Amino acid sequence: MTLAIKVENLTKNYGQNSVLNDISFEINKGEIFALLGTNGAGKTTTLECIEGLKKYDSGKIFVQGKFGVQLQSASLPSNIKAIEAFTLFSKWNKTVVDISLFESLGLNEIKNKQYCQMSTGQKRRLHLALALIGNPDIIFLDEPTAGLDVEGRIALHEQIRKLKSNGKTIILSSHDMAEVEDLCDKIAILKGGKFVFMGSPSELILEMQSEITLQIKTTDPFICTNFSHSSYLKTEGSYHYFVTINISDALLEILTYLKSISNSVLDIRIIHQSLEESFLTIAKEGK
Ligand SMILES: Nc1ncnc2c1ncn2[C@@H]1O[C@H](COP(=O)(O)OP(=O)(O)OP(=O)(O)O)[C@@H](O)[C@H]1O
Repeated sequence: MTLAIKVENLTKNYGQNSVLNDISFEINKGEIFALLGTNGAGKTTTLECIEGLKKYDSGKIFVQGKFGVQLQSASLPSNIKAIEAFTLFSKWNKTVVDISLFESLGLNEIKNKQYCQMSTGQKRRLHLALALIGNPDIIFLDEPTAGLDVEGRIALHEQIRKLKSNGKTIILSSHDMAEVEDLCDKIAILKGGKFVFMGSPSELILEMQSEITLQIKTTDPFICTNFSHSSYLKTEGSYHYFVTINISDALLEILTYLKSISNSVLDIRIIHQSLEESFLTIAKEGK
């Protein structure tokens, strides 16, 4: 594994407000890494320290390769045309205007459209094109698909996957857990200036598997109570819900009871926490 980014003991305070408190992490080349956290957790600050846009109080940051940064919306003049922005940024980057990159993101059809007339999806595609000028090794994306419709989201995800398959390293911040689950190899969750989780999306789900919901459908209604291995949650129609930390013991106990009262089971579902629920549990409440 080749390292693309290494952050060691990064600390950043805004006056008395300690935003990043001695955080360390590594991102490998070719990885899609998501930085998560609730509003104000310090995601942008972390990214801006790595990008060299913000000074930090202590720590070390190592970046291997050239990087491109996706701009925030409203960061371009409202009357600039797509092709003008692309040409201007290419000149700033001292690189030739790569029209094939412009075309590959479907921007040719809007090349003469002014920025203020573009849809959110068109703006995002333009921002991605600007970030990719000069063929960077590491790409920073800030909520890349926020505000996009399903089609726009799928198209942009495809572009991001293509970048990964070309060996690019991608760091993104997102509030969309479906997107994170779909795209990312590794996620880090910031809370109170520290990481409260670092690992793959499936490791997060696994880590938060302490509580599992059992959904049991029966032929006849029955009076639900707490069992010794599960707690009764609710009943909706013929579905009864129990919460447990031990699936096998809880199921054995409930099924034995149902058999004893001659109530038949029609369906059983084991419901794990989604990534979104796991994220909320860890980012808001802590483990
Ligand atoms: N220039 C600044 N001066 C003082 N405080 C700041 C400054 N920039 C950010 N902060 C504070 O630092 C904290 C972290 O902000 P940051 O923008 O990094 O969070 P974030 O995780 O990116 O949030 P969001 O999801 O809302 O974009 C917040 O409490 C914010 O108010």
